[in-house]
Order: sequence, then C-alpha cells, then structure tokens
Amino acid sequence: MSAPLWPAPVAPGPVEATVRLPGSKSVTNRALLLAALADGPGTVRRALRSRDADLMVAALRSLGAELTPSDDGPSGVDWHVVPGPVRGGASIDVGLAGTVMRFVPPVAALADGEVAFDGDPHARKRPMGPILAALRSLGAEVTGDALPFTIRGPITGGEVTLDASASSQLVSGLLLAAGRYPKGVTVRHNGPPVPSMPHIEMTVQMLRAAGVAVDDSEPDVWKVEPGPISARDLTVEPDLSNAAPFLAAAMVTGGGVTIPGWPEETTQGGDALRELLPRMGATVARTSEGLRVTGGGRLEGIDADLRDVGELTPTIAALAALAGSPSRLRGIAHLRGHETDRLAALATEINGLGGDVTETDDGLAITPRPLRAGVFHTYADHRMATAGAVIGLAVPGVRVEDIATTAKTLPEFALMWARMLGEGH
Ligand SMILES: O=C(O)C1=C[C@@H](OP(=O)(O)O)[C@@H](O)[C@H](O)C1
Ligand SMILES: C=C(OP(=O)(O)O)C(=O)O
Repeated sequence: MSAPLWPAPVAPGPVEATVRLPGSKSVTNRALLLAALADGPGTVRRALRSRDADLMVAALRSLGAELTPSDDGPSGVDWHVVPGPVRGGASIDVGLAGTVMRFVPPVAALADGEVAFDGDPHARKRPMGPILAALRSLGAEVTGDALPFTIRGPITGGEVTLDASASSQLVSGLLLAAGRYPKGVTVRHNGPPVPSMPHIEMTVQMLRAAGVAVDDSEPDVWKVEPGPISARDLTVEPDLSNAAPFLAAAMVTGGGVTIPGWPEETTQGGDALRELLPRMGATVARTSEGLRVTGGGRLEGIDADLRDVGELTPTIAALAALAGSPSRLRGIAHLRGHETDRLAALATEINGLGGDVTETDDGLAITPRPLRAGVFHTYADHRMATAGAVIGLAVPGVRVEDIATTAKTLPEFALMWARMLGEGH
C-alpha cells in the first residue's frame, strides 16, 4: 500500500507565529549515550521525543543502562539515566538513524558478548564501512561492512586512520565511547574533507563538559584520553535544524517567525541559518522573545557551500526553487548517503512539480520556474517532507507523501505547521 498523501496547506497570508521547538536530536542522542556510560546516575532534561531518540533509548537499555522518563510533555522529556555494565546478547534496531547506527556500535564494543545490529531497508545502504573497519583494528570482532552486522568486544582502543568524508558521524561515534577504552583512541582522517564539522565540535565539547580529555589541536586528528565520563545534569537546546522550515515559512509568505530559546552560543550547525537566510533576503534579529526571521522583500537565490551544514539543504533547496534568481548549493556530495540520496530526491521531486534542478558533482543547481500541483515523494526522509511543506505554502495542490516520516526528529510537525499557519489569522 502506498503511503498517505498530506495536502500541504497554502499560506492564507503572511505567517506571524512563535514556534517552540523540541530538543536537538544531535544533542539528545549524544547526551543519552554519554549518560549511559558515565561514572554515576545523571539527568538529560528537555530531551527530544522522536523516533531517532526512542531508538537510542532502546539501544542503551538493551546494552544495560536504565533510563526512566519524567515530565514527559510538549517541551520534551527528562531522562534519569543509571549506567550499568555494558552487556552483550542484545539485538539493536537502528531504524534509519545515523546517530544510532554510528554512535552505538562503539559502545557495544565495550561488552564481552556479541551484539547484533540492523535497521530499515535504506539504513543498509548508508556508509558504515570505515567505522566498522576502525572498530576491528581497535580490537573488536566485527562481521560485515554495512548493516546488518555483529560486534563482539571488548575493545582495547589505540590509533586508527579512516576516511570520514562520507559522514562526520564516523568520527563522532569513535570519540564518544573512547574514554572507556583502556587505551583511549586517536582517530586520524585521511581523505576528502570531512562534512558537518560543527557536529564533531559538538562531540568534542560534550566530551570535555563530561570531563573527558580531548586533543583536537591538529586538523583531522582527534585524541581521546582514557578516563571516566562524568555524570551530569544537562538541558538539551532546541533543535535549530528543525527551525529551518518554520523560518523558511516566514520568508516564503513575507511574514515573521520567532523561535524562543535560540542559544547565544552553540555547536549546532543549524545556527548557520542566521547567516544563510539573510543572503536569501530575510531579516534576522534577536528579540527578547528569541530569534526572529522576517521576510517581505525579494526571495533571492544563493550560492552557498553547505558542507558544514548539509542538514539544512532540503529547506534551502525548497526556498531556492521559489526564489527570484538561480542558486548553486555546493560541498554536499555526502548527502547521497543520508536518509535517502537527497540530491537525487530533491532534483526529482522539485522537477516533478515543474522545477529546474540539476545535480552537480557535489551539489545542486536550481533555476526557479513556476511550480504546479503534484505529489512530493519523501523516501522516508523527514527533511524531504518538510521541504515539500515549504514549497506547498506557495504552490497550491502540493501533496506530500508520508508526512508521518517527520517523526524521525519532529513527530508534531504537521500539528506545529497547522498551528503556525493558524496564528495571527
Ligand atoms: O552527528 C550528528 O548528530 C549529525 C551529523 C551530520 O551527519 P553527516 O556528517 O553524515 O552529514 C548531520 O547531517 C546529522 O543530521 C546529524
Ligand atoms: C542526516 C540526518 O540524519 P542522521 O542523523 O540519520 O544522519 C538528518 O537529520 O538530516
């Protein structure tokens, strides 16, 4: 049976809304993992509730940690985490979550029994080879080079060289658990540039905040000293990448959207929206209520290197398709290994509505054309679904396939979108 179609609402006028976003997927899943490996009980507050976060919770529980929820509500959930000895024997479902498939195997390598991993059909196509080879060379027994695979520890740690050009998560995964390896770890990247560097910075900062010594002074080399991971009480920031479609709505409709709780300083790549959106015609201001983006002028095309912030591409591409001048998005060849091949998916779906998008070696060339009604397929990709919603604000008759796929990181998306459109009218 094909997935249901969601009639994307056309904006009734300029959007005027305040949108409260739940916690960052990237911070939530790192915080839960570090809490499960810590030297005592800890708390992760305002954690995201979503499919990716639920998969992380289930994985950590099956490896021996106790996670108990409280204050489970719209602004997130507080998790009380009690670490336990990492135990083997588990079968772990990673879904389509990069953070689970790359971050949990290095934890499983701490157990002295076998742990099996599998995920969604498309997860089996996502790049895993370099991290599995690295775990093997650090002392674990690993079957396979992609999902499904098994791991048997215990790992010793040490030095390893890998090509992380396919995903920053290949590095982050090796660093997160490494304090617990007898020899720690030194990871060297050798290959084309690593994408999404702010996410590695996030990993390093969160490790340091938990008392783990990390040396990242040499480019493309990260050294984690062996030592305890301190238990903490941590509050998760709002998910700035998930702010993107809502801020885009302000631009497409010539309205204004405010996101409360936008951090003053952050390692989240989504913070780059403050710089990218003005280049497409938005005005960005910090107000007493949060970060406010207003549209109203011309929506401009952009020539941008998105290597550091590839997650933002589907929203930027949707804006570019509606803009008044062409765009060139670069540095994002690695998006071919995301939830789906995002370069192919964006080109196919925008062109299916009458657009003009060409794939380049490392990105997309987008020439705006008048768009028409049609089905926007999403390939189980939450960010394809939200990109379809952005286009639908301005193009009557866009139907987005499987809007429920937004549950990967934002289960309330459709409700929040309707609320945003209803506010101020
Ligand atoms: O570490 C993380 O939390 C993430 C790293 C990035 O992955 P890639 O480096 O594979 O792009 C990003 O796109 C993903 O959504 C989340
Ligand atoms: C690439 C993404 O996710 P993942 O963590 O599954 O890699 C994303 O959320 O855009």
